[in-house]
Amino acid sequence: MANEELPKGWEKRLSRSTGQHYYLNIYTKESQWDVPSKPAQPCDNGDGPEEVQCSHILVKHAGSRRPSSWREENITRSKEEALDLIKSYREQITSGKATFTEIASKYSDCSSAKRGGDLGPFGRGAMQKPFEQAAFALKVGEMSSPVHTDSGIHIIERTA
Ligand SMILES: O=C(N[C@H](Cc1nc2ccccc2[nH]1)C(=O)O)c1cc2ccccc2s1
Repeated sequence: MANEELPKGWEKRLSRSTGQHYYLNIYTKESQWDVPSKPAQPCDNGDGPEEVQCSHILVKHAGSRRPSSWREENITRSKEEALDLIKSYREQITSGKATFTEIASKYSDCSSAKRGGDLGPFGRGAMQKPFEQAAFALKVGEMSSPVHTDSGIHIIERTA
């Protein structure tokens, strides 16, 4: 079976030691003797996903790295007030009073508010560590508890 006939993500290789053909998953670099019957999954090796996609709601406070946003030029609320706010937003979402996108669009202090809070897909190393850890621990569709970073306090929803 030539390479072009193989399911996506596999390559046919020749074993020098046995002279037999084997099949290499080009994503995980795992090999097998049997002819693959379905496309290779670019899946991780059990260490979780390579990338996630998330939306978030950010409430900044006076101690934020950049205490300014599209909503408020000079953010003076305390960290405690920011936490109360983010908890109230989370409650509005869990009770069905508002959607995540509505709250992010109206209240998030991140410029991603213009995209309903969507940050797009990202891998490890792209975001501040507390945010990354929380995001990669979520299942698709799950929403985090409040997450503190140097930017402020976030609620994260994993969308993919
Ligand atoms: O760092 C950003 N915005 C900062 C606030 C902020 N700090 C964050 C820390 C972790 C994840 C998202 C975060 N957003 C700002 O506006 O002061 C980003 C905005 C956007 C917009 C679209 C896609 C990615 C990003 S990351």
